[in-house]
Amino acid sequence: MTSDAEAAPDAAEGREPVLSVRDLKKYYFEQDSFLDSLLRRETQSVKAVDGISFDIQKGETLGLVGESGCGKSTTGETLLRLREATDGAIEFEGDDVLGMDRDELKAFRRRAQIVFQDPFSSLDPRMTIGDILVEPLKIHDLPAEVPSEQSKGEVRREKAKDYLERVGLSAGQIDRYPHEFSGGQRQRIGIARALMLEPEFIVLDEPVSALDVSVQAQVLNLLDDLQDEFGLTYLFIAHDLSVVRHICDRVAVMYLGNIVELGPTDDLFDDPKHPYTQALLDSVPRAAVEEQGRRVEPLPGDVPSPRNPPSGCRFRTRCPQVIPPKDVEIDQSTYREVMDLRDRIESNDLNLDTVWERADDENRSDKPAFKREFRAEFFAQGLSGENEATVERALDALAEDDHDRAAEILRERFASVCEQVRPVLQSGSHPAACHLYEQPERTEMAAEAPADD
Ligand SMILES: Nc1ncnc2c1ncn2[C@@H]1O[C@H](COP(=O)(O)OP(=O)(O)OP(=O)(O)O)[C@@H](O)[C@H]1O
Repeated sequence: MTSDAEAAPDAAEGREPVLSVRDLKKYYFEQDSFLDSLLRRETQSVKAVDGISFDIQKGETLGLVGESGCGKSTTGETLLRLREATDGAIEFEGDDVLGMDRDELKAFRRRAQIVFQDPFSSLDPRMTIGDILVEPLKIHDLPAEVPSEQSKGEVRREKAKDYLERVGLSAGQIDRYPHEFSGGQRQRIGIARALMLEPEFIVLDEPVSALDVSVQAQVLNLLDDLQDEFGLTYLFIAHDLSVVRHICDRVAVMYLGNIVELGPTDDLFDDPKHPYTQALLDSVPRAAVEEQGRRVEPLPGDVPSPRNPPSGCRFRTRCPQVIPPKDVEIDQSTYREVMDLRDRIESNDLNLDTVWERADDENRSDKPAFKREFRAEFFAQGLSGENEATVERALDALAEDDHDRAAEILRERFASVCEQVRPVLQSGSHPAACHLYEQPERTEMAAEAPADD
């Protein structure tokens, strides 16, 4: 199966990557039930992350954005080995993260931390803020040495007070409990906890999504300041593009387990290449007066299931720019209707009973009536010539209840490169994994193979 580029897209020049990710996969395998084995059903996996590659440079903030369920949190957690990867490679400052043993992993966890989205559930309500901040130091038995006049406990508590102040709270709040703080303050505590081990790299998993808009900006500014102060590198996960614009140097856009576009933040906002990025940007409210009346077009359809993702480009089932074969002239909305029909035939999601009912023909012999009703249901005006003749033949097959032949007839004429070949991210500073842009030759050769789990 093809996957995102083996060589990751170029990051900022002249800087060493802190983190390198190559062809990373994380599949969740669901428990086989007794019924599954009785019926000899194959175990189905959820392909939450399915072959992603990128680098993060020292001191950089890389944004990772996409709709809910596209695999952002799984990526962040797999990078830190809070979840075990299914395949791929992760290097942190040259060390092989996936090959680390227990001790190496413990040392790695000092250097790479995570801040979670929900400041309400990520802090233990029974612990004081001081205990919460000191806990990571206890786990790692830090500091290794203390001045003779002080105990380890005192040194840890001093550090906790110091870090409370660094995140904009006061040292005097150290003996309070989480419920005594607002959402924004709790997130500051979560950030202080992540900083206590003096990490180099932090995964920020939707760190401001649960906060009021007015508080979001303050926490984002804090994260920016702390990055400068401590020389931190961030992976900033968000579903909201407007949040990443101001904090990220580069942005990776994720859809259904793949990275579909990656580029410097301004380039990506000013010149989005992938139709999915364009659609995401269209759904962001704009401040500019001339844009306020703009019609926001929501993306059609739901995100397909990661258990059975579409072949080829995963966005093709919702894409407004699917590419027809070279010799087929068809407008995009009609092409979408034809493709949707075939998808429904192939996924056994077509109930012909209702069409025959509408045709008012219990004997199922009045084909012209069936086809008339079918067209009224599925197609606006727009078919002509050979396209029309092909659909007519496919409907004839459907009227005979021959779904396979109907799908085959449609596939022969209308199959798109978007469903046959999975596009990959090329190298370069702003690549998009989309057939609208040049794809490497080897990709064209590597037609989508059946799922290999
Ligand atoms: N433990 C799990 N077992 C099975 N499937 C899971 C598990 N955790 C996540 N998934 C599935 O993996 C896919 C990716 O989930 P993930 O939480 O990484 O996405 P996300 O982009 O972070 O979404 P959100 O913004 O909603 O958190 C989803 O389809 C989700 O249902």
